[in-house]
Amino acid sequence: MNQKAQSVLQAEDIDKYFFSPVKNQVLKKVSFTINRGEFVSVVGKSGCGKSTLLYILSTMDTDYQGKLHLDQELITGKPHDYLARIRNEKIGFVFQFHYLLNEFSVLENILIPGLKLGKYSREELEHRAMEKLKIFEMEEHALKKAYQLSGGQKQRVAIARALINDPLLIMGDEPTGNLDKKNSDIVFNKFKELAEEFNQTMLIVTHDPEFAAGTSRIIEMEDGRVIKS
Ligand SMILES: Nc1ncnc2c1ncn2[C@@H]1O[C@H](COP(=O)(O)OP(=O)(O)OP(=O)(O)O)[C@@H](O)[C@H]1O
Repeated sequence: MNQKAQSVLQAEDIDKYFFSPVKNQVLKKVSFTINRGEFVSVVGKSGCGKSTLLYILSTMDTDYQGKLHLDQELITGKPHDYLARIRNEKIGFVFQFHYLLNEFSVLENILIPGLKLGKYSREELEHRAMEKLKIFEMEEHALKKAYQLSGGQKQRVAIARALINDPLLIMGDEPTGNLDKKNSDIVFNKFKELAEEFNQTMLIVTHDPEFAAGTSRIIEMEDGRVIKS
């Protein structure tokens, strides 16, 4: 397979401006390609543009200049409903806060993105959800309500939820940012396992140098630019 055939995400000369309170260019000609199976971290000082970039790469912010390809398809300029559909289908998200629905069971939480996409039956989704929970050693907690879990367990469930539709790409914004060292290590090791055993492509913004050092590639940003990738 050649380089192009493996490309999952390609950013080409991405510029982003904010106009309030004053005109401010926060991304400057950001370009890189993420290939299938890469476990990539994005690092840089607070305010350098990491979250802004992730928001664009995840197709949620369409107000930018440059070009974005997802799964080798040019997605820049596509309508919002189309982007919402391919986002559900191709991208799994893990955030700093787990955003689980506390009154719902672990299993129900994981099913939600699958039911939303509508590609699999409920029965098939339940089977898949249990498989994902197994990866995270959480299967015996499937029927607990989310509020009954510890912080680290919740984050493991949030990653399992991101996997329910077998996404092409997992994107994370500080997925260990709210965890203590012990739970950060557990969550990091799960990401590592996804990379090594399942060849899962991942792009994770992190402030944690130890997390970044364990990824297969580091993209370093400074003042809106990629200075190392
Ligand atoms: N909605 C907005 N309007 C105006 N400026 C914004 C907006 N969102 C972010 N910015 C500015 O864009 C720059 C980049 O912010 P961004 O949140 O992407 O940085 P970051 O690297 O993710 O920071 P952190 O590590 O602290 O999360 C900052 O100067 C920020 O103040």
